[in-house]
Amino acid sequence: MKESFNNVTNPVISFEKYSLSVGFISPIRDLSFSINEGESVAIIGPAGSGKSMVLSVIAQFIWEMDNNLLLSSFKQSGDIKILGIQLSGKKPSNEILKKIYSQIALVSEKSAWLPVSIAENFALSQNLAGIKDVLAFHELIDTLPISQHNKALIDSLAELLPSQVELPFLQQLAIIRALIRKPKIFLLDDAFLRMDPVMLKQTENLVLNMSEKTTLVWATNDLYQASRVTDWTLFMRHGTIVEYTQTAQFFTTPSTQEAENFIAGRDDV
Ligand SMILES: Nc1ncnc2c1ncn2[C@@H]1O[C@H](COP(=O)(O)OP(=O)(O)OP(=O)(O)O)[C@@H](O)[C@H]1O
Repeated sequence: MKESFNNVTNPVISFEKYSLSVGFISPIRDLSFSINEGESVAIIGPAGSGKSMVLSVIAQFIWEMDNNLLLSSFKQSGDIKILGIQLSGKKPSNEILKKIYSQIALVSEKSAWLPVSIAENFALSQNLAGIKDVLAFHELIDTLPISQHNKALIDSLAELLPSQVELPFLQQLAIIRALIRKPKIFLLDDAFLRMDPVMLKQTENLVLNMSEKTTLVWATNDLYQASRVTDWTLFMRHGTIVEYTQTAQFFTTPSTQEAENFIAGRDDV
């Protein structure tokens, strides 16, 4: 969990009766919630409950899914406000999308890389983020709050192509690459795939240590992770919110039977 719990009410993400439908499917239904600046929130729920879709809406990546047949004709209703920008059902201007993309980072279970070396990917990412003093890969890694041993390990991957790096390391690199951009909102969608418990904790700590003011949203079904790193837990089912409570309370005394069943691994969620 983050060191200081943020009591200031300053929502950077708010959904008000927001729904998204694609033909007869409604991945998100009548969703109302808000997340304050600097908070760390888990979104959990059964497969297909809409966790990834919510993150795509927050990041406004839904407009980048144009080539995806299923999402080519989606409809939205209700209101969303992201970092003070009010969004309607229509596609925002390129200028607004650029503004949002520059302040939000999303790492999913399959991170995106260009077919050039890891070091070059990092340099390109800094260029795209408009960072003036682009640092070389080993200089960047040297600034990270991790052990010398880990720095050396990560540094040794610099000249490899992403396709040559094992998945857990690639995911760790994707998370570091996003953190370096200092996003205002950092979305992690099952981003820790196949990491062993040691690497998982190291990478979680890195995220927490480097995101003092960043708002963190973790879509995860790793309930231990959710209880370790978040202040609030939003439990979804069928595209809607079942429960949104403080994480400690959610895992000890959930207020719904559905949440209780989900935590206990009973299939009548
Ligand atoms: N590109 C798409 N076009 C249309 N519908 C989609 C698309 N991607 C997902 N969906 C639908 O949206 C709903 C929510 O899916 P989503 O991937 O957000 O769930 P999830 O909770 O993240 O699941 P998981 O835990 O398996 O990652 C599902 O019914 C899914 O079929």
